[in-house]
Amino acid sequence: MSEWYPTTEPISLPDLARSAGDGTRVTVIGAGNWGTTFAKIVADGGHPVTLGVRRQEHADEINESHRNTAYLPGINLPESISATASLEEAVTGADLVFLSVPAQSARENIEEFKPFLGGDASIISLMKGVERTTGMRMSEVISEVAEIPYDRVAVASGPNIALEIAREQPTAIVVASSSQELAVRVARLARNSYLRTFVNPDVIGTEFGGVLKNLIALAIGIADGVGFGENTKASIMTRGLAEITDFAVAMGAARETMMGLAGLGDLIATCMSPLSRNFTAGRLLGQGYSYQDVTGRMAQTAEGLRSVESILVIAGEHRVPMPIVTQIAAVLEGRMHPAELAPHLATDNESGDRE
Ligand SMILES: NC(=O)c1ccc[n+]([C@@H]2O[C@H](COP(=O)([O-])OP(=O)(O)OC[C@H]3O[C@@H](n4cnc5c(N)ncnc54)[C@H](O)[C@@H]3O)[C@@H](O)[C@H]2O)c1
Ligand SMILES: O=P(O)(O)OC[C@H](O)CO
Repeated sequence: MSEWYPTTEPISLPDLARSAGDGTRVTVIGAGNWGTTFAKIVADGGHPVTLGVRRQEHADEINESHRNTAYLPGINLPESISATASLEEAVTGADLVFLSVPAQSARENIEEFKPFLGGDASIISLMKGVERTTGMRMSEVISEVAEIPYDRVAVASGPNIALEIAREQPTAIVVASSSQELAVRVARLARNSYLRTFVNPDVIGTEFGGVLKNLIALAIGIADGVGFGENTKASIMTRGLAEITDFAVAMGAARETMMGLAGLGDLIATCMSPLSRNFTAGRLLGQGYSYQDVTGRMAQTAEGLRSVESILVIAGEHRVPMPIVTQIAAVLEGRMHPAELAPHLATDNESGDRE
């Protein structure tokens, strides 16, 4: 690492050939799609991982069969992942605690494990939502609830469809923190033969990139469910990128971050993958299911559904126009027919048709 605070793409870490084999104790809380996959990433990089799960039978399956069939069917997990249903056991003595639960339950989860958190431990958010009641980013929730300084918090984001990574298909991820030391430390752990890790000091952009692309993926899913083709989807993605970039920049993000892996990269992956839960939720809406039907049918977390309202409130406070997200809200609330969404997207600019 020769540089920090890049002005364009996040810096890659080609020089991180050496292992972080320094005895760092790693815990991942949340054994859903992403938490389990992330534990596999770290374990495949050569570091034992403790995985905090909610149910004992789930821990038993991971420890005995090295499988998590509910979330990662067909995937064999490394034996160096050990699961526990005890938060005390998972968090006591951990140096790095990765948190991968639904954003709306982050606060209660942190409150539960806070008593066991060591004085020097850092927490890394793997989540891509904002807290609905406060509009706070997950890094802010972590710092506030765990009562740790912001430089002991990091976030990781990027084009990271869990099942693809669990199948060891190559991809990249961005780690951001206000502490360069922490970002690099995390990057050294979260890397292996199929995951290339980049670092970026722009926590706001890295975090909002992950939150906001979910909303555009909902819109793409709606368009797909309605039966619109690739021109429509390309228009939504392109205008969507402009819209979420304006929002993120107004919130203090670097524009370059939104053009990198945590912005454009994740937008493409989520909008194009049938494995995306946000895309899937949008498609169900486009097919005519109501918000209640969709949330009832989704067995896994589609963060975008719970972020729309908060993002629009924040956008209103900062006077950032968000025509696509506004229309998604209208569809979610049953005020707009899904088929009406795309034509509105093409003519959303109040100052005329200028792009
Ligand atoms: N799945 C992906 O491809 C992916 C990739 C990158 C980031 N993420 C983000 O990671 C976070 C977790 O997503 P996921 O895909 O692992 O979700 P998931 O629905 O697959 O799993 C959620 C996990 O959280 C646990 N959990 C703990 N407390 C909970 C509570 N109070 N209510 C409900 N579940 C609770 C569940 O038991 C489950 O193990 C989300 O913010 C998501 O946006 C997901
Ligand atoms: O399945 P989704 O829609 O939550 O997306 C998963 C990841 O965020 C893609 O990077």
